[in-house]
Amino acid sequence: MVQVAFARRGALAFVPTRRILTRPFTMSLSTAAYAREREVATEAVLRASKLCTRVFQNLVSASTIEKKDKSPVTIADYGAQAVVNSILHEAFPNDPIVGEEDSVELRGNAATLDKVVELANSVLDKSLSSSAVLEAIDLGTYAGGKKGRFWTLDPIDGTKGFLRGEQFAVCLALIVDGTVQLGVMGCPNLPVELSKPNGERGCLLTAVRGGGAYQRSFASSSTDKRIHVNPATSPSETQFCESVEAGHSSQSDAAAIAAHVGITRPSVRMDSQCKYAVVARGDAGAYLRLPVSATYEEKIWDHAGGVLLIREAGGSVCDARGRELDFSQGRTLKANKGVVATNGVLHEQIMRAVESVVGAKI
Ligand SMILES: Nc1ncnc2c1ncn2[C@@H]1O[C@H](COP(=O)(O)O)[C@@H](OP(=O)(O)O)[C@H]1O
Ligand SMILES: [Mg+2]
Ligand SMILES: [Mg+2]
Ligand SMILES: [Mg+2]
Repeated sequence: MVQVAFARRGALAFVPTRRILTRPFTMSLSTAAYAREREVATEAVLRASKLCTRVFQNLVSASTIEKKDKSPVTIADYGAQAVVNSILHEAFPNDPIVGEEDSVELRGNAATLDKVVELANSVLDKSLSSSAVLEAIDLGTYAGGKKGRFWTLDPIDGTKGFLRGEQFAVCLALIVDGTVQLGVMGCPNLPVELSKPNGERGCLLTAVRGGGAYQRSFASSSTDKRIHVNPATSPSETQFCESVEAGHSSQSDAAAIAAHVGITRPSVRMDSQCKYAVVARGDAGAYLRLPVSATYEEKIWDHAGGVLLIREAGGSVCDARGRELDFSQGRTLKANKGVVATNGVLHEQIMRAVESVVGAKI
C-alpha cells in the first residue's frame, strides 16, 4: 500500500489535471486492496473449472441426480463447491460462504460421493477424505446479510447449459457490508472472441470494485486484458442477451422491449452468468432477466460477480423496477425483481421500455 500511495503521489506531480482522474490510479489502489483475495479466488475458480470440464468429458451422462427442487445437480456442482470452499477456507478461515449446494442428498448416495471425492482430489494439491469433502461443501450454508464480509459461490451456474455442453460458469464473489467488492468467473466453454465460435474457448473474468474489469483466456501464458462495454449509442446498433431457459426469464417480454427500442437483431441466448461477461466485454448491449414467476427470488450467487463486472466495464445494472440490486438481504435478492444490465449509455432508454412492457405486472 505504501508503494502504491507513493507511486500515485509521484505520478500526480507530473500529469496534467485532466489525467488525474483517469482509471489506472484507482485501479492500482483497489486491486492492491483485494490482491490476496483475487489471487486465491482465481486459483479456486480455475481449479473448479478444470474439474467441471473433466466431468463433462468423462462422466456427465452417468452422473446427474435430481435435487428436491427438480433442478439438475451433477457431481461437478458438488465437486466444484468442495474445491472452491476448501481453498477459500484454507486461505481465509474466518470468512463465511453463501454457496448454492449443500451435502444433504449426497450423504445418502455413497457411490456418487466417492466420485465427488475422487474428482475434488484430482484438482487439489491435497487429498480430502469423504467427510472432509462433505464438510467443505457445507461451509456454503451461511445466511448472508447486511454486516461483515462473506463469499458467495455458484459452483456451476447454468447447470442446464453444462449438461447440454453449452455455456456455464463457476462464479465466486466477495461481498463486504452488502457491497460486492470482487468477482471472479470461470467460463470454460465461452469463446475468447464471440465472433470466433470455433476459436479458443475458456475465459476467466475478474473485477475488483473501483479497479476495472478484465478478461484472460484459460491458456496459461495469457494475461489480463481490460474489457469495456459496447459503446453503442443507439439500441439498433446492438442486441440483447437473455437466458436459454424461457422458465428463467420471459423471452416474450424481452422481444417486446427489443421492438420498443428498435432492436431488430435476435437476442443472444446463453446460459449462466456468461451473459454478464458478454455484455461487459461489448458483445451485447444489454442482458435482460425478466420475471416469469411472481414468487421467485433471484439468488445472490447468480448475480454478484456479474453485476460487478458490468459496472467495472462501464455499464449499469438495476432490477426490472429500476431499483439498485441489494446483496444485503440474505441468500436471495428478495428486495428485487429481475435484472437489467446495460452498456450504461442505453440504460435509461431500455429502462423506459422495460417499465412500459413489464411495469404493470411485476
Ligand atoms: N424461475 C426462475 N427464474 C429465474 N431464475 C431461475 C429460476 N429457476 C432457477 N433459476 C436460476 O437460473 C439459473 C440459471 O440461469 P440462466 O437461465 O441464466 O442460465 C440457475 O442457476 P443454476 O444453474 O446454478 O442452478 C437458477 O438459480
Ligand atoms: Mg442449481
Ligand atoms: Mg446459478
Ligand atoms: Mg449452480
